[in-house]
Amino acid sequence: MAPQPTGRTRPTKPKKPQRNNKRKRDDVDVEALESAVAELDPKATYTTFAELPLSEPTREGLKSAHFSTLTDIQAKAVPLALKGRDILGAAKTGSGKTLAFLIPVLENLYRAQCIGGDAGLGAMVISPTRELAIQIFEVLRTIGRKGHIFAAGLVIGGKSLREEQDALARMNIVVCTPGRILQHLSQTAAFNVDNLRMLVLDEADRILDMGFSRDLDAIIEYLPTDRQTLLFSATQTKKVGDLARLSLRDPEYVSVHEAATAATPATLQQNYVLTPIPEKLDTLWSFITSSKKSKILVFLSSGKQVRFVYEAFRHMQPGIPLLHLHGRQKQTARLDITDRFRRAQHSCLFATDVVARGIDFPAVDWVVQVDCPEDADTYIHRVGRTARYEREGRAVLFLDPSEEEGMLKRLEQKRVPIERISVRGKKQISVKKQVQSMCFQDPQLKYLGQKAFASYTRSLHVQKDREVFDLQKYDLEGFAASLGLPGAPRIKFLRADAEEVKRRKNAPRMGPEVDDDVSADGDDEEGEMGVERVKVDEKNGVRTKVKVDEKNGVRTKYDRMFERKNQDVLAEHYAKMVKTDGDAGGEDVDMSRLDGEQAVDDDLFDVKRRIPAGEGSPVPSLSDIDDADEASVTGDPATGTSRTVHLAGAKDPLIIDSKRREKLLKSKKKLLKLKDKGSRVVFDDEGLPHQVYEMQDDEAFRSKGAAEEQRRQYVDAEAERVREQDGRDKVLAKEKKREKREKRKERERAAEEEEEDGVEKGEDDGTGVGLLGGEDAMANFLADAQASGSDFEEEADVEVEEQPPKKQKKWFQKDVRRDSDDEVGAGKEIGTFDELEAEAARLLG
Ligand SMILES: Nc1ncnc2c1ncn2[C@@H]1O[C@H](COP(=O)(O)OP(=O)(O)OP(=O)(O)O)[C@@H](O)[C@H]1O
Repeated sequence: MAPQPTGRTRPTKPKKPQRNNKRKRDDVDVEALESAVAELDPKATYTTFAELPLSEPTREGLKSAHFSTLTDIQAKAVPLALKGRDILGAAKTGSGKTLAFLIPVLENLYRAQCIGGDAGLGAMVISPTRELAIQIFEVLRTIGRKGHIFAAGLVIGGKSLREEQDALARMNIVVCTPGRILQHLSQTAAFNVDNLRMLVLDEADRILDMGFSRDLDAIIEYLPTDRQTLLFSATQTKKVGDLARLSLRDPEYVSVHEAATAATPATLQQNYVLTPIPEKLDTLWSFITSSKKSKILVFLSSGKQVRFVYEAFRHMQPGIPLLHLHGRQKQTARLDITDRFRRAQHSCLFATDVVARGIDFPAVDWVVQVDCPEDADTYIHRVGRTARYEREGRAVLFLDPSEEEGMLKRLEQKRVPIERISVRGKKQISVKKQVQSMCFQDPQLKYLGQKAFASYTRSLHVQKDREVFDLQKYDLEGFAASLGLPGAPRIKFLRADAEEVKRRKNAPRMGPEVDDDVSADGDDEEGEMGVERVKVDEKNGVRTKVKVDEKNGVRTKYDRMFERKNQDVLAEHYAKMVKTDGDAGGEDVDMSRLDGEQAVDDDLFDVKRRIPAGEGSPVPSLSDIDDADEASVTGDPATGTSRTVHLAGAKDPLIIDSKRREKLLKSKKKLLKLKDKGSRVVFDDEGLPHQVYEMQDDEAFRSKGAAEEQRRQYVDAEAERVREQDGRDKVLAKEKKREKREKRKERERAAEEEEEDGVEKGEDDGTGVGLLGGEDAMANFLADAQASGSDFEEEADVEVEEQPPKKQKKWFQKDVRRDSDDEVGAGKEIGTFDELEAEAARLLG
């Protein structure tokens, strides 16, 4: 087939004959290739790329990237895909699935001469994450750089929509994420997918699952049904529903691990350590500090966990470069970090599942899963970041005792071989005290700790697999302490199970009866602990809400208010720390900065704090108060107790125990609210003041009606006034809430725009959209490819470089529990593969 005219003219004449020559050569190529592919036997065994009918540019590209031998999945899938078959490809992590679909993409489009702007989009490759899309695009550039002239692009967001729109109209191959491509399909008029020949889903099971299903279904609506579809994943399934959704035509299921004994690479050694969640950080720290000469990838369940652990460990300087990566970072930062980790020889990257799938970091020694993965598939993908393409690797999973049984069952079902080990006693270092002290001194860190606690707890709460994750069984209080927190932040869903909530709701209807049934911790604060009941005063029939507590009996709201003891801070151990610090250094600890931090934006928190005074504490001195002449202060700032300010004109003393109150005290306007409104007085003949009623004579009083009636009228009028004011307050509160919400949204919008701007201004590394081919674009592509080529080769060298096996640190020992019955192996520590092999050989006799 003749190449499609591109509609663009070259600026210089001499190049024209060359292009014509090339086209003629391509015509010949294409015909020969077509017949070779027609004759190809997809069931035959192929071992090298040379045996396959591939175009010259692809051959050259593969050669320049040092790919010569086919991996199993490539040997099985490429011939079928070249022949136009739909494929469901399943192969272990790191087994070369990317080339298994990219080679057919290049080849099938080449043979169809789907080149240039007029040909339209020929292939769409969808990846679940931006990082993976970028990686796929890089591989495409690598093998396509030697003579292919397709226009290929990356559409993953992070660039302005307009810029992507212009490029999309000319693309032949697009690598994209589902959300962004859908946006273009619905908004970019010039984006024509009518000629689409191939659709590829990498990590197909992920793209087909709940999170992406709606986007995917919408995308499919736009695409022609007459196309070839390739689905690949290490955890591929054959769900009939999915096949129907994608209109696969008689798909070939290509699995290279269905018959294998394990679903994970044979070169991967997998272990788990039982570590209750309060010990996790200790175990992780011990592990990292004893593996400083390694490349370690640590998985945590949320970005907040990642940030906290990174910040805490960074301060403690473990002696190995630390990096962190999560989805909330800016795209440029994410790219920079993945790139740094890629290049690092020794480094530890704390990450969320954003890099759990598909990412090909070279030479990772260890994958450590600090937080249990949500399912066995996630486990398989996470550990797959090591032991890639015939390399060795090790993976350690931290399991809370409550997770052990359930998770092991899940892993067994998926054929994941895993053995228990335990940390060697003398290697286990506790960092609890350091973390606590750091959190104490650094409010930012403490804040991160709170967020980490909440997000981790939430992640447990939302887990579907209750056999593995049972929230009730975790030591959350201990976990909070390990994060340096004074106590577990109160989290709404932890407060009570559904039953309790229901009971609480019904409680007022139960009348005056006092129920003993209260939750264990009657600590404080309405709502969360103890049960609210309505108490009816027998004399006047007034109903008051009271809280019932086992220890303290019936308490009113006001009782509770005055009983509160530093609920912000102080679990006992924290109080001790305050004391110790003070004693040692002779200085009070500055807690005042904590106040702002404590205004946790996460609605999960129910943390209301009181700040002990100290240097810079919120307890004001008289000089701090504008109205000093109208106020007197009692209480001792040095001891850190809250102080009381007696305002002239105010009925009740004002207890200063928070920054908010301190602020209030500095504002004259607000203070006015606290003062009594004043009352009208009348003066007698001698000029002495009296209340109005004192000056009324008996007769005048009686003329207004019976005393009781007057009292009732007065009470009614006041009640009405209060009701009206209450209504106004509610409206005001609603209004303020709305304003706050809008401001927050505004901020988020601004942040997003800023991010986009950053990329538009060229802060991006240039991978946002990259045109590879077409007429003029071809020159760009070649230049780009050459520029990136050197980098790639460096990386490729790293991949293939023969490295002397690193001596693995003996951070752990074989699990004593399992070995205790085994006389031969008892007590012997196995730290390296060599030792493991030697031990196995010895056992076998
Ligand atoms: N034929 C080959 N010869 C040599 N190396 C290869 C070959 N094919 C792939 N590789 C290398 O193997 C590594 C893993 O490949 P790839 O990322 O495609 O694996 P994958 O199966 O997609 O893994 P995952 O399931 O984790 O996504 C890469 O570094 C790649 O360069």
